[in-house]
Parts: sequence; C-alpha cells; structure tokens
Amino acid sequence: MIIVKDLTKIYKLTKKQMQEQKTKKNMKVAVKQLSLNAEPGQIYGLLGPNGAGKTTALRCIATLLKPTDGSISVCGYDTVKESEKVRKSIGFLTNEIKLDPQFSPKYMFQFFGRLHGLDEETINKRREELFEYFGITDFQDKKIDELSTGMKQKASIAVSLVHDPEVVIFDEPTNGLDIVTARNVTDYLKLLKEKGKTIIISTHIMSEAEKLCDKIGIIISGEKVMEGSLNEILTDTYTKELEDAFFELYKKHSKEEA
Ligand SMILES: Nc1ncnc2c1ncn2[C@@H]1O[C@H](COP(=O)(O)OP(=O)(O)OP(=O)(O)O)[C@@H](O)[C@H]1O
Repeated sequence: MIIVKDLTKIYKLTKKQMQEQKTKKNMKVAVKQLSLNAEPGQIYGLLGPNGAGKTTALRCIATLLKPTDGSISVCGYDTVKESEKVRKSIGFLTNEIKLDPQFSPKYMFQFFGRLHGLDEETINKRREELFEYFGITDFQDKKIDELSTGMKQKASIAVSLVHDPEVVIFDEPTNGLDIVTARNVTDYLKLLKEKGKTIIISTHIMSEAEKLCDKIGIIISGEKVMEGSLNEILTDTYTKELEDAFFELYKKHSKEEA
C-alpha cells in the first residue's frame, strides 16, 4: 500500500539551471500537493507530459528524495522516518539508476541479492526464474557495457525485483523497449498484480495506461488534475479515448497556468 498525502517537492535551482530554464526564480515547484493511494493487487499509473513531476513523485515514494512538504507511507512505513524499512519493501526502477557497466547482469543480481540479505540459494532460484522470464539467461555473463538498451532495461528490471518486493515502483518501465519486450514487461507487471503486489508506474504512453492501469492519475505541471479508472476518466471528460481525455485536460490546465 502506498499513501501519498499532500506531497510537495520544490527544487532549488542553480544559476545554470535558472539560465537553462529561462527563469528568474531560483525555485522550481516540481510536485504540488499531490495525494494518491495505490493498493495491493492494483496497478496505479501516473500519466503526464514531460516535466510534469512524475519522476520526482516516484523518487520521493522510493525514499531517494525528501519531500519539501507532505508525507508518504509505504507498507505502513514513513518514507522519511523509516526509510530503511521502506527500501526493503520496494523494487524501484528508474532510468537514472544505471547498472555498473563493468559487471554482468548475473553479478549485479547476486550483488543486490546479498545487499538485501538473501542467501545464495534464494538468489540463484530468483535469478533462474526472472532471467528465464525476461530472456536474460543467454547474456547473463556479458558485460553490461556490451548490452543493448533493451537488454540493459530487462536486466535492471530483474535486479530491482531480486528480493520479491511487496511494492513495485517503476518509472517508465517500457522506455526504449521494442513491442515484444515491452509486452513481456507489462505482462510481468500484471502477474505481480495478481500476486497482490502494489504497483505504481509512470508513463506517457496512453495505450499502456489504458491497458495496464486499474487507476490513472493525470498529472500536469506538478498537480494531479484527474484520477480514476479509465472509464471514470472517459466519462468525466466526455471522451472515448484516453488520448482525447488527456488533451482536454492539458488544454484546460495549461490555460489556467498561463
Ligand atoms: N534535480 C533537479 N533540480 C532542479 N529541477 C529539477 C530537478 N529534477 C527535475 N527538475 C524539474 O522538475 C520538473 C519535474 O521533473 P520530473 O523529472 O519529475 O518530470 P517527469 O514528469 O518525470 O518528466 P519526463 O516525462 O520528461 O521524465 C521539471 O521542470 C524538471 O526540469
């Protein structure tokens, strides 16, 4: 279970970042009073355009960033006060965390398994299962450096799941993957859901959110502008497709911002 209450995250900008973002303000509100609940046996999708604050929100949930305001609990643990316990309960995937290029998927899997305090037998069993599922076995001994983007992404996913976490936090899990591999990953997320895990993902792929997510939170400029099941969102926006609903909301809320 993930409970996010009034999460606000403000970044302090360096002079260089202010120049890059063409702003005179030295603060950036990346997430503003975001609240959401993701429950066991459910896939929650955070859907938003580039720069909406999805990665920031997920990094706060995964304890990698401290909220400026608000609170987050994961499996009943506070992400600031009990971050160690939260980290044990989650599998986190983000594009910014890279596997060490010098090592192989097999080595990285074992390394993270040990870090989570698993015994060798459990690590080997998990490796066989996950590497087989994601088709990693054939390249498990190659250096990460020599792998394609898709192979690296699959290896990162397997490594993030080594300890069979209760909560899965995946930032754009199918980013850079071909349709076969992407389907492989989304099917696995469905399997995890069936096992009763709590899953939250970010995406800007409408069809992925439509097919995969039980609940969708649409986030624009750091604020959640709508939340519900696909049907609820379509009904509330008088649209037939998520893409149309998204554009309606985007037009409305970017107008409000201007
Ligand atoms: N470390 C940082 N320092 C300053 N500003 C940041 C930092 N990280 C993100 N931002 C800014 O915060 C806002 C939200 O960024 P974030 O990466 O959370 O968005 P996102 O929805 O994940 O975008 P994308 O879909 O492009 O990955 C953006 O305006 C971004 O420029």
